[in-house]
Amino acid sequence: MMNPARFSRPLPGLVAEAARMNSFIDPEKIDGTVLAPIVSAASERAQKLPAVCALEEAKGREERAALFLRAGLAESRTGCFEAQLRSGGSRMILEVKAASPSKGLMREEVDLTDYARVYGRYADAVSVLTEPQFFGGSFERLAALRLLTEKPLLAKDFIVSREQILAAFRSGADAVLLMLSVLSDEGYRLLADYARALGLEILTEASTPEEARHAVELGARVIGINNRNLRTLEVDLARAPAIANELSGHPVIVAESGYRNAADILEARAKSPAIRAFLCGSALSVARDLSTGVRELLYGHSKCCGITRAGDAMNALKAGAVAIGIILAPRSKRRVTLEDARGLIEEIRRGAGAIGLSAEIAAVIDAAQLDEVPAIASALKPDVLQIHGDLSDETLKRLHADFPALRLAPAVTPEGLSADALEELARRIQKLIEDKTIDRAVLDSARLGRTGGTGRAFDFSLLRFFRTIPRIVIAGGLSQANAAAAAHAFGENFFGLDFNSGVEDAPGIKSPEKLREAFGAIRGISR
Ligand SMILES: O=P(O)(O)OC[C@@H](O)[C@@H](O)c1c[nH]c2ccccc12
Repeated sequence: MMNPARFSRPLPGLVAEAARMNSFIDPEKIDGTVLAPIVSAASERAQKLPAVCALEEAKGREERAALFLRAGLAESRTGCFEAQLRSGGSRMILEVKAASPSKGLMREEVDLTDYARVYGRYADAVSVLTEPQFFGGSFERLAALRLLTEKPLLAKDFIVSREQILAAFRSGADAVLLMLSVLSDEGYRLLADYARALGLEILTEASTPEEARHAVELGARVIGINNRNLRTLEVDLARAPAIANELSGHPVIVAESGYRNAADILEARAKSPAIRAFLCGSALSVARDLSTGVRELLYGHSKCCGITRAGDAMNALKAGAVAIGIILAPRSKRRVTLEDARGLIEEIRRGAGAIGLSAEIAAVIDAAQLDEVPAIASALKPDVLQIHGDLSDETLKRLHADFPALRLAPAVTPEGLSADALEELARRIQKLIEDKTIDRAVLDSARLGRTGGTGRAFDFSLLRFFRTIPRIVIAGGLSQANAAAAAHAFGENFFGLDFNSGVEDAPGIKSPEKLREAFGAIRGISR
């Protein structure tokens, strides 16, 4: 793997050499940038690929046809990449990326079955790095993934030759990346023509405002705007929205690089509604559990509470929840007894494992039940203990000391409090999170069991008191109708939403459609 330090030194003769070998490159664009060694290596590799000629193209078509046949897919799918990204809300191109020049090796082992299962459920399209030297990718990996997913596949490489496009084609790609930061105008046109002739779609990447405008002039239909400065490798998340807002026409705009969580994505969409899709790689490459990483990236650390049936929990996880809440508080309409909760949690854990989705289990209790915590902890072994009602800091500290394995999530009701009391409450929570006494806090619009289930929504103006605190879960009357507003109200500190009555047909009975719609709403997807 390449040492990033090598990029800072000029590499004498390298760019000139690359340009001599390859007429599609604009040497002036890449000179002195991190792209120089990468592009030069790509040119060299391209020379070793089968040369583009009638015979190789015929072989390529046969190989591609065989792949699609084995995958059980129709081959004529030109347009699927763009169509997916154009379909409204924040669309996600999720990437398979083992390494990068800025982060080094991120994933020792790339388990394609896991990627196919998770991306197959949540991605709108999948990007596969095929660059081997700096990004640890390969065309073989692309072809292997083709057999496992029907999602539109983007071959992500530093394409400087027709040979690479043919290789992407025979590996089953639907689209290829062409970078305006690398290619000359003439080079771009010739390569784009060749890709189109093979029925491949194109993601045209720009990393400066000039390149982005130029992409529009060149007639690019899908334009990626890179947040990464290719000279310094630095990421600035304000870059893509700013450039997107300047563009005319109706290309699909994909914001690329540096997105760490759902809040980053909400912020970008708020800055520029012109962005239709996001390309995310590294955040997922470093995620401990891919399925959790993806759900958190798309929907935040969100929970479905008041679960009484394992099947409902499965639907919630599929829709995008990472956490499942089981209510033990006696006053709740969705109360489950300790005995039933034990069986329910077992069933949920087993079912979630079977579909490859992990579930964080929260036991939800009332402050009056504190003496039951030892029994609950040993019978259910929940990951999180959510406690409604008034608790002193001392009580929370003692609980934390007594049950270090339980992540504590006190739920507080801000409604009816004075501004002073709200400020005080926010300060307390901030402090408790900072010193790790609690893992997060739940802001609930309704006292548990009393107004729960009425669908009464949160007074979002109250959220402003808590906006600067990380790890706040918003709860109370959330549904498809107000999920987006709740998430946006929290802005850059958005952590997660908690759905309960708003996704139900009856108390304790969740609706699969309402779950899907509510989670979709977080991404601005209405369907
Ligand atoms: O890993 P990140 O920061 O989420 O970024 C993904 C993607 O944007 C990045 O891999 C990328 C954008 N343009 C490229 C061109 C070549 C190789 C890689 C890239």
